Amino acid sequence: MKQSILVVNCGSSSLKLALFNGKEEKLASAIAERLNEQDAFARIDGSDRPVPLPGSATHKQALEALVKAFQEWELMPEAPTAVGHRVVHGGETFREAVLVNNDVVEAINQCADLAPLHNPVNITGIEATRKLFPGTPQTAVFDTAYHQTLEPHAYLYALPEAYYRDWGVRRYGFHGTSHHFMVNEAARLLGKTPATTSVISAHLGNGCSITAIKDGISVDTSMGLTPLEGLMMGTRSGDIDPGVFDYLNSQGMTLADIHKLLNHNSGLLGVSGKTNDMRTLCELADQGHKPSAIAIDIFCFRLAKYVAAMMVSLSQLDALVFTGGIGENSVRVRKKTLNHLKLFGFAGNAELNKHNGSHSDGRIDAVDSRYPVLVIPTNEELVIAREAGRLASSH
Ligand SMILES: Nc1ncnc2c1ncn2[C@@H]1O[C@H](COP(=O)(O)OP(=O)(O)O)[C@@H](O)[C@H]1O
Ligand SMILES: CC(=O)OP(=O)(O)O
Ligand SMILES: [Mg+2]
Repeated sequence: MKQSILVVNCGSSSLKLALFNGKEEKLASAIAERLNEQDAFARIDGSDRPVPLPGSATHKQALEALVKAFQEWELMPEAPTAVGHRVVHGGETFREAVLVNNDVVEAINQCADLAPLHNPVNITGIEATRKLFPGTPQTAVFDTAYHQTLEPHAYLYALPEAYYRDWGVRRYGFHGTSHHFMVNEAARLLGKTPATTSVISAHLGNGCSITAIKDGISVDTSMGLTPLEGLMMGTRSGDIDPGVFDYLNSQGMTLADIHKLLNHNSGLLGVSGKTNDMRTLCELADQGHKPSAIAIDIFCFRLAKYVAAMMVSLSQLDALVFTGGIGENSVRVRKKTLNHLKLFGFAGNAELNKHNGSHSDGRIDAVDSRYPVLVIPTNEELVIAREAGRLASSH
């Protein structure tokens, strides 16, 4: 039977689908956005025609509509041979991808308190796909799994131990699928093996995180208990004085107000007052919009501080790696960030940077840079498809 692997990524308000064949070629992809809102919208990539959705479509309805469209457009004539799901929080339960069964769903549910925006919709995606394709093996791939190698000094917060023991308050880290892919790709580009490669991996998408990887293993990462900690992001504040909770509360804001502020109305969007889209921000800054320029400055300054912080976990550095929509495409962000890191010996090559490293095997460092600097496109969907294919064939 021909292999076809469906990858399902349920985000807090979006749903992304991708279909791969057994040769790791992407056959189709689709996205549904603004789910649970009146203007929910879905389309198959490469087509302008919207896929019809019921009003205020849920994740389940969007999944059903997109699968039906894949079938009607003959992109997926038969049931897939495997399904892979991105699951955001695996707590300490999952150190690697697993085949889904009822116990796994229950364990993912147990982690839902730690990721209330993500895990419940991840389960919805799993349940809906199990109904649509009852005979197909399903795999869960966790954002947190790759970071389970962190040691206590890196994952414990400076809190009384009971908070970790009783309630699981610790650093978990996210985007593990992408960071793991980065060290494998960096090793390949540098002609090394992953097990002897150490990199600092900056995943800069809408969510942003940075990871120190020593000899192929995650040893420190910027996101924490939740995906709010660390770098400045599209709409998330990243690190902030925890005293802000008391202070804003004393000004009349509720916990829910503060949650919304820090998760949805901060970061690039909050500072610029305009958008969370880095491309638009760069255009606005060029037109003289000061708050947009400041948003970019804060983003790069904080990113550089975190690159420096990640160095303390490493004994050698084979490359600093940029990935994610911003990391892969923003010449300005990479340039500004590297400029802050001169004292550490990082130096970019303007010409290579301008082409996103695409003419130079990803390299954008100057000849006198102490460390290589790489731009590597991430491919979380492909990694999820690989894991799903591997586990389904062992099924
Ligand atoms: N050419 C570009 N220049 C600057 N930023 C870009 C460019 N292309 C994409 N981006 C930025 O990448 C970000 C989205 O990253 P992406 O990895 O696609 O997000 P997600 O985390 O949702 O998958 C947005 O801020 C977008 O503006
Ligand atoms: C965990 C996380 O931040 O995910 P995303 O980048 O998809 O928002
Ligand atoms: Mg992405």
